[in-house]
Amino acid sequence: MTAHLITGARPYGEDTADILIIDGAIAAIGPDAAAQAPAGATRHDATGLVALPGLVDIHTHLREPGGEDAETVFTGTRAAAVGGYTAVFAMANTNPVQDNAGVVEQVLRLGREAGWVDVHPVGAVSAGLEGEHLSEMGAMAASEAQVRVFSDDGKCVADPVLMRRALEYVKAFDGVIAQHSQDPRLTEGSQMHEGALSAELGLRGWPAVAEESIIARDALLAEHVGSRLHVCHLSTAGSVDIIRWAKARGINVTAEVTPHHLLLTDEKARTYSPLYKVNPPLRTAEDVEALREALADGTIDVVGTDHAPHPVEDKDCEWAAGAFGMTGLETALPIIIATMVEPGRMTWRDVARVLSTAPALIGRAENQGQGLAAGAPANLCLVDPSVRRVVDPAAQWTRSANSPYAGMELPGQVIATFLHGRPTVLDGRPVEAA
Ligand SMILES: NC(=O)N[C@@H](CC(=O)O)C(=O)O
Ligand SMILES: [Zn+2]
Ligand SMILES: [Zn+2]
Repeated sequence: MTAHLITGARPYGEDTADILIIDGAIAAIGPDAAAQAPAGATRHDATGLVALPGLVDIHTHLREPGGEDAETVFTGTRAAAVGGYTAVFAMANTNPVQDNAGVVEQVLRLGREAGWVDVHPVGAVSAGLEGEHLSEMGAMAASEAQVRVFSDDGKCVADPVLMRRALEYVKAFDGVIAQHSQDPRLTEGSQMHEGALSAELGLRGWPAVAEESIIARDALLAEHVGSRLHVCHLSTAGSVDIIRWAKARGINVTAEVTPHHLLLTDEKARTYSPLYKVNPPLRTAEDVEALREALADGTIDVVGTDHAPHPVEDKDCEWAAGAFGMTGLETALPIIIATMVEPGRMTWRDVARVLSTAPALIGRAENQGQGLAAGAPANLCLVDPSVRRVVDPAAQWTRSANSPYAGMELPGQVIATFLHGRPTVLDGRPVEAA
């Protein structure tokens, strides 16, 4: 038997309680938990720390196989654990693509060997992400990886017939299509948000309508076939309006926002540094405000990091030549604290909902996102909300350095993470397996 007793923590930021973990499950939580602890229990003093259920990222790029210069399953999931995560959904745009049972089982196995978080491989919608024919969805769903989330992320499933077929197909196994909503014709050569600033900077624009038109189309397709749609990385006020309309109409749609779209604006493009180049692009202050409001009122269901590591040479160049994407696993919770908790727009319970419960439910990760209660799997993290730290990409655990927050002071530090009862992070540092 393995037992851990966490003392003096504040579950969901509320009243102080002790948490007793025995063999991978929460055995007791509350004022009486300590009294039930077996003699050999390892003790952790969590006075002043907020306890949250283990975070679940519905949108991570781990890059392996094929992109190991940027990240591996090991380094990416270690960064996730340091960020407070106990599960990640690993996007399919690897090389080879995660479009068949063999590749998703390989990623699953690498995740288990690494042991930092539960890895749920996402399956591609189309073979080779080419947007022409459906991937081996059924085989991936039936494989050991039990794939439930399918996405061509990085690319949009632009063909409405293919999108319709995909939505129909996943109904058989309760799957969901996670769409990267970007009309390819409206965004050919696009570099940044289309607006006054793109004209001033001479960078080709990525118009809001290229995102909004696809979201509207897909919501109607999901309604038509009675299937489940998840919209990745919402970035505009107009997208929020469409999601609000679709939900009011009873369409089975969920929406995601990234930490960077909640914090940064297109003004960062003035630097011409590709560190701020991302897909979809950083938008205006009005869009940021609409996204924060929608996350607070539940129109947006989840925060997904869209952690997108890139090797140095793909970012150390001029804007137009730079890759789209930014790292995010180790800064997601601090940004949610800064943008939503500290201004009083969300409680810690809301944080647990958007970063743990809701993403686990969307991805059908059955032993995650169950919250802090006796009997639940012991997936949790302990956060010190009083710490403020300056982001140093060189000190992060991801293999890549393309963080847009370098030098920025952010609140909150994850002190410890427990995965199925085993500490993966203690004193803010990953616990290497013996
Ligand atoms: N977000 C990005 O800018 N890049 C992602 C792809 C994606 O999420 O669309 C990547 O894989 O690098
Ligand atoms: Zn995307
Ligand atoms: Zn992505």
